Amino acid sequence: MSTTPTPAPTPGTMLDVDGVVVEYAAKSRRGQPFRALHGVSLDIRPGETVGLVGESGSGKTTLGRAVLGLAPVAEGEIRYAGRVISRLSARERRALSAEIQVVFQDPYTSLNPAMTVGDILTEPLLVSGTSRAAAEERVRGLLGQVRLPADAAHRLPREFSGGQRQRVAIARALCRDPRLIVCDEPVSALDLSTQARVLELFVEIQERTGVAYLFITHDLSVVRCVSHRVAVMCGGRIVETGEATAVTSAPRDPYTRRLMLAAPVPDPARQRERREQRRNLKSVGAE
Ligand SMILES: Nc1ncnc2c1ncn2[C@@H]1O[C@H](COP(=O)(O)OP(=O)(O)OP(=O)(O)O)[C@@H](O)[C@H]1O
Repeated sequence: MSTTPTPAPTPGTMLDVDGVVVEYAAKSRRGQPFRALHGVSLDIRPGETVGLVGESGSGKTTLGRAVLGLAPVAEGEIRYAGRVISRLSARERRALSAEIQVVFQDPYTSLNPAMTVGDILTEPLLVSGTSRAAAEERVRGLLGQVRLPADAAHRLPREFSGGQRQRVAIARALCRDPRLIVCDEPVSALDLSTQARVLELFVEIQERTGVAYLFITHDLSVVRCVSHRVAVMCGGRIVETGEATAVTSAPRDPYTRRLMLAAPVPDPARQRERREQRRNLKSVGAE
């Protein structure tokens, strides 16, 4: 994939995750709560893409959910534009939803199957007080931005491919001009060529609007092509952060190195090289 992230983001922190602990309630009454995040810290600047990578179960989605106010923050805090947002009431959270949005992994379940694309996109605008005429005008603009035809507004989600549905989900996230979008594995349900086109769309949108992304993925080739910086998670902790090219080409942490070496590579010569590197890592005790 050849997509490259936009030029340097604006300096200054927009989102500040500071020592965040998330615990999920125990399933049984006598069981201990499960600590999914152990004091995680991370910042995102305006217009920046921070890629969040790590193995399954490392806590990536939990961190995204904490930013969205969907996972309980037991310790630490999350600040957005200088304001603590980790302990907001439901009403305050709704008010913030214009600025912080989400695109989920599965475009087959994240869109209401009974609503037309036009209704899916106008609903958040009407709820926030936009007039119907202005909302419909905005929807025409959004469909153009995500490269869907204007008549898409009259159709149901089931009439679209996975990639097109993900474009609808992106348009919905953009409705109210957010400053930050949490993208939770937004291309993993798509085939490779569709992935590349949807990733290009994310980058184009960022160039045009200056939106920032927290881009959650287990796929290192994806993270390399869209991120300015990368944070690597392991066991509920961030074990390495840095510029995307530095982390992906010369990782410092042994876990990040293992993650890079475990990533699939199509070229047989590179596969042999990787096997050799893995053997070397084992022999120096990093595995
Ligand atoms: N609602 C929940 N209740 C209890 N435990 C949970 C809950 N959600 C997640 N967990 C646990 O928290 C840990 C982190 O899960 P999380 O989904 O954040 O990881 P992840 O890195 O996003 O994984 P994946 O890449 O598979 O989505 C896992 O051990 C998971 O089982």
